[in-house]
This record gives sequence, structure tokens and C-alpha cells, in this order.
Amino acid sequence: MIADTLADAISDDRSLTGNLADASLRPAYPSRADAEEAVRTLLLWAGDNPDREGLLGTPDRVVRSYEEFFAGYKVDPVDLLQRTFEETDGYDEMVVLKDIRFESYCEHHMVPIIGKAHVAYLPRHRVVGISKLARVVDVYAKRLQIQEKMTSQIANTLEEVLQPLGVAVVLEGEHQCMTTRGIHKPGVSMVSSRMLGAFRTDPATRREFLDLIRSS
Ligand SMILES: Nc1nc2c(ncn2[C@@H]2O[C@H](COP(=O)(O)OP(=O)(O)OP(=O)(O)O)[C@@H](O)[C@H]2O)c(=O)[nH]1
Ligand SMILES: [Zn+2]
Repeated sequence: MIADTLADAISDDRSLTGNLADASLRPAYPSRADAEEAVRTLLLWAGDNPDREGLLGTPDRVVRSYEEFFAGYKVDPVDLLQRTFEETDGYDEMVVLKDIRFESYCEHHMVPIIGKAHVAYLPRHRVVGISKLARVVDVYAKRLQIQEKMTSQIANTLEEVLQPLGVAVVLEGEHQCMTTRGIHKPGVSMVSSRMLGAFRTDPATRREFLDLIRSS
């Protein structure tokens, strides 16, 4: 399902994050003109003149950029996983998709978190198209996030929809709020993980996954 507006998307429980679940706490969805006006205000706040030639098109460009950065609010990740394949001739080993680049946005500072996701699952009966694993990563990345929440959302969705024997998700992210502002520590990356099913209960399964994502 592709929702027409953010308001439609956030009225769907599966797309919800945080307080958006409670309609009474949800502010009205702004018009495009309101969004562009907000960018003009920020240009003024930065100390520049939004009416100078070089900045005249900037509110429109920023709003279009935001549509791209935050496209994940309009997609239901559950829908992405509906097509599965049963004919695997008994395949019952781990499936690992590693080094999936993601671009997300820190919910505290609204600056990029750029990194890699590694996703694995142990199929029960059916497998899913591997591009769909990367699509699920993208849907949650293209929202305002903290890395721990994004890690859990990816793992929980795969578990809920595929009902496999286990799911593992590891994210490595560089947070621009730590590299280009504040503490200014370039080169630092945050690692987060969520292990479910066999990846949580069976140390050998967990080890195999961690070895596979480490090897080049
Ligand atoms: N746990 C976690 N923290 C994050 C993530 N992204 C950013 N942060 C941190 O969120 C915190 C927000 O802290 P605040 O003290 O409210 O904000 P701030 O004054 O801008 O903090 P500084 O970044 O230390 O300048 C900072 O420590 C960030 O490094 C994330 O994905 N997970
Ligand atoms: Zn931040």
C-alpha cells in the first residue's frame, strides 16, 4: 500500500512510530506552502536572505528533498514481504544479505545516519525475494530514527511476517550529529543488533552469522 499522504500513512498502525499512534497528539499535516515557508524561516535563522537569487528555489528544493528523505512514512513494510517462494528443494540454511547501504536521519538533529545493514533469517518453509530485505531496511531508514529503534523495527517486521526460525539484524551507522557537529568525532560508527529465535538461543547460529558478515 502506498498511502496518499503522511496522515494516511500514520493512521496505519504498522507504519506508526512513537506518539503518532495517538491521533490527539498528531498535529495537522501541513500544506506544501507551509513547508516551504518553514524553510524560508530557517534560511533567515541561519542568517541569510531567502529572497536573494541563489536561494529563491531553495524552499522548493528542500521540500522535494524531504519527500525523498522521509519516503518511508508512506510505505507499509509488511506489504513488501507478501510475495514468498515455497519451492526451495528443502533449503533450510541461513540466508544472509550483508552490506546493505542505508541512509537514515537522526530524530534528534535531523541530520544523516549513513551506514550498512546486515540482515539474516532462517527460513521455516518459505523464502522471500532478497531485494525485499533491502526494501524493508530502506522503509525504516527513510524515517526519523534512532539506530536502536530502526534495528528492532527491521527485525520485528521480518519475524512477524515471515515467521522464520530466527532473524538477525546488525546495523553499523555513522551519525553526522557526532561527526559534523557537537562532539565532532569522525570515523566513529555505532553498532547495534537484534537477534531473534535461533540467533538468540543458539550460540553456534549466532556465531555463524557474525562470521559471515565479517568475512569479505
Ligand atoms: N542511543 C542513540 N543515541 C543517538 C542516536 N543518534 C543520536 N544520538 C544521541 O542523542 C543524544 C541527544 O542528546 P542531547 O543532549 O539531547 O542533544 P545535544 O545537546 O545536541 O547533544 P550532543 O550531540 O552531545 O551535542 C546525543 O548524545 C546523540 O549522540 C542513536 O541512534 N541512538
Ligand atoms: Zn543526532
